[in-house]
Amino acid sequence: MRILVTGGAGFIGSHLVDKLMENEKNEVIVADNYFTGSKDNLRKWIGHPRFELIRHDVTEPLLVEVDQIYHLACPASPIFYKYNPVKTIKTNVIGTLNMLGLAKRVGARILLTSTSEVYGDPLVHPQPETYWGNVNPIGVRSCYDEGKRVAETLMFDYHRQHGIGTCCKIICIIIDDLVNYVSHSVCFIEIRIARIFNTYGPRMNIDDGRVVSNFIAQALRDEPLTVQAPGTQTRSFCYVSDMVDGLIRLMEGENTGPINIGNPGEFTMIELAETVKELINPKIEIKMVENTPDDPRQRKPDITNAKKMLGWEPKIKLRDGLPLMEADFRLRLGVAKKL
Ligand SMILES: O=c1ccn([C@@H]2O[C@H](COP(=O)(O)OP(=O)(O)O[C@H]3OC[C@@H](O)[C@H](O)[C@H]3O)[C@@H](O)[C@H]2O)c(=O)[nH]1
Repeated sequence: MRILVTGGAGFIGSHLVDKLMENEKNEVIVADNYFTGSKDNLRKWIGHPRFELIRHDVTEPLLVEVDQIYHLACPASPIFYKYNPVKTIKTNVIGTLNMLGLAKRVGARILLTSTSEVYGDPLVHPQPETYWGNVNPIGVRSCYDEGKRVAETLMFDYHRQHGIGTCCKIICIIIDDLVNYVSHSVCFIEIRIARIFNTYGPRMNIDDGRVVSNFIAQALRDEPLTVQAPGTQTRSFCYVSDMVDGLIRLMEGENTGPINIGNPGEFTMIELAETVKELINPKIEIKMVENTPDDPRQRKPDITNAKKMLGWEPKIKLRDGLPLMEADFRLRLGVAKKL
């Protein structure tokens, strides 16, 4: 199987590559523009005969012969995706169009990593995939959440337009046989959509800006933990190995999705700060700071479909995942564990 992973130098992408490379039948191509990803995350694969790394921005077309595309490319941390919002929306819209064009041309199955942000500031809790969301279309987060919503729309429009079931398939096969003009692959686009919730784990950028990495880095640097007001907003945190397992199950299974992949354990930001303080540095202070606009007040995945359709359930609890990330951050920051 030849597999393209866009955004494969990012922290989720590189863990996904590790898992895919475990299968000796897989050849993996990573395309990344290194805006938030890093070659370092993939250093153990560079030079491997079944691995290839390309510096490529998905807003430009790419032509490679592959069987599957994991389309992850897009900055995911609010500080990074808000840094250049026009580029973020281009990545989501033009980048997804380019990858769908590639999938169509070569007959590859394509998986989009969408986001829990499509639910916006949800009025339904927990969020099932059937919930259409409550999103501000003109806010500072819109480049990401509306961008991903358009990306989902594009996935389904390509799927419907180029793979509308048996009738279309039969016509395509007939045309194929009789005229030998329309290639078989042109007719079918197999899509998969994962809505991923806040994910954490080793290799996350130390200055990524997302809350788990911020708190761990602050705790290790003896700096106050910055809880953004009011601190009662909730999130559900998924450990990266669970996320990768869910993505691969979705790609290999029969369901298009969208399917929520996230850990349903729900925490307020104050609870998260208290847990980090207790586990990593009991001496530090917890400081309330100003928040940014449109911050969702609650978020928790309904994972009924992930359980039923993918047989997937997260295994790593937050209290077990945080120390694994702490160990990785200690190594990278050069902070020794106090005895
Ligand atoms: O230092 C900080 C950083 C963040 N926060 C708070 O922590 C919460 C989570 O914020 P994060 O920056 O980790 O990211 P969010 O959960 O808002 O968004 C994420 O969710 C889903 C993914 O698809 C994306 O990776 C990302 O957009 C927010 O309420 C934020 O206000 C803090 O309290 N302190």
